[in-house]
Amino acid sequence: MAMAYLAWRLARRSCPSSLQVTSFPVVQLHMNRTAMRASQKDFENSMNQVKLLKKDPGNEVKLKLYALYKQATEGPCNMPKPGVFDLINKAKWDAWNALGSLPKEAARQNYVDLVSSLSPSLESSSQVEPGTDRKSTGFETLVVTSEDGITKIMFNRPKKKNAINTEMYHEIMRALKAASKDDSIITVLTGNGDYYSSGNDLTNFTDIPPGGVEEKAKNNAVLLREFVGCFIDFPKPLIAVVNGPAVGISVTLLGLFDAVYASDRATFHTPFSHLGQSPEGCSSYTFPKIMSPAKALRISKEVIRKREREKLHAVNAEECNVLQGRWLSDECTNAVVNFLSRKSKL
Ligand SMILES: CCCCC/C=C/CC(=O)SCCNC(=O)CCNC(=O)[C@H](O)C(C)(C)COP(=O)(O)OP(=O)(O)OC[C@H]1O[C@@H](n2cnc3c(N)ncnc32)[C@H](O)[C@@H]1OP(=O)(O)O
Repeated sequence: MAMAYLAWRLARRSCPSSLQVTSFPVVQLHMNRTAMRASQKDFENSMNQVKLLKKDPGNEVKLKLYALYKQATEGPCNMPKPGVFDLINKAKWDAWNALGSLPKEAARQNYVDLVSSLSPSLESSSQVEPGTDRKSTGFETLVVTSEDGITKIMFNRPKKKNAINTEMYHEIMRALKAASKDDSIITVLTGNGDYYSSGNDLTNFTDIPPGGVEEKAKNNAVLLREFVGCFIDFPKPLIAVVNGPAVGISVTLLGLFDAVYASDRATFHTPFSHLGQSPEGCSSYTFPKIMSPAKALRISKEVIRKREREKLHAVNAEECNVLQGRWLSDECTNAVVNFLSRKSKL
């Protein structure tokens, strides 16, 4: 959440065009936590995490943790130096004293970084169980939390690279609708695990209803149109924190966001032709147009979006019509079958 908050603060200050690295306003965000300030809450969470460590991290690390904790809470070493035979206290004193005049905030950050490096699984589990965050339940494919005026919608199918299946399309729409009415100021979308999202779950094409593939294509087009419509109409500033690779619809949608922050692990891939498909998510309109400035307070967003809304809905409808045909094409069918039978990847 600290990352999302930083993203929002950066977006509010300014969004220099020199930082925009693709056609939509992406800001390269290095996720190395040393670049950020750990809050008191992050620090407290890390202290709790230390207690949960399953493996003894060893004396060297324990001394480092001790020293950083003392520095973060009391400042530079203020204890008299223990005698040489008081081995344990002498080792502790040495470790603390070695931090010199390191500021408390830096010590706090280093403590948090050290704890998260001890067990990567702690980091991800703390994302999914954010402690005191207000957490919405009732989602199978998302983790939705609200804290400090920010609602965070996190894609949560990490084993499937956060591919968006039918259930997830519906849950994202539901989460967006709730976020538009809750007391948060901004909404952040991000992914759990190594991927932001691998895009449409290609198994969405396999569950054929009694009406056959035509009915399936039509149903998908209706769902897609409604889904993209929710992004067009979303009233509050919408921020993407792209934590890893993004594919297909998870990329094309970004043109409807107000700011996109990319970690150094993020990549963007739109395999339209590889899959025998055509653009969606209004990208045929937003990508060439290049998004206007990323600063988007709610009121100015309304003014900007008012002029665009009708056009965007028309683009969305047209894209869905064309796609409905593409999904029945040999190219698309073969691409999906190839992926599902593991003959091809991106
Ligand atoms: C309502 C319908 C609307 C449709 C709107 C249209 C949208 C357009 C698009 O979004 S097009 C983009 C579609 N996505 C892709 O083509 C990506 C396909 N996936 C891959 O190429 C690879 O999985 C990868 C490059 C993303 C990751 O490769 P890696 O080798 O690192 O990992 P695995 O392939 O082993 O993946 C792990 C498991 O996740 C499953 N998976 C990943 N992505 C998808 C996906 N998009 N659809 C379905 N399943 C996906 C993968 O099958 C593995 O599952 P398994 O462990 O059970 O084998």
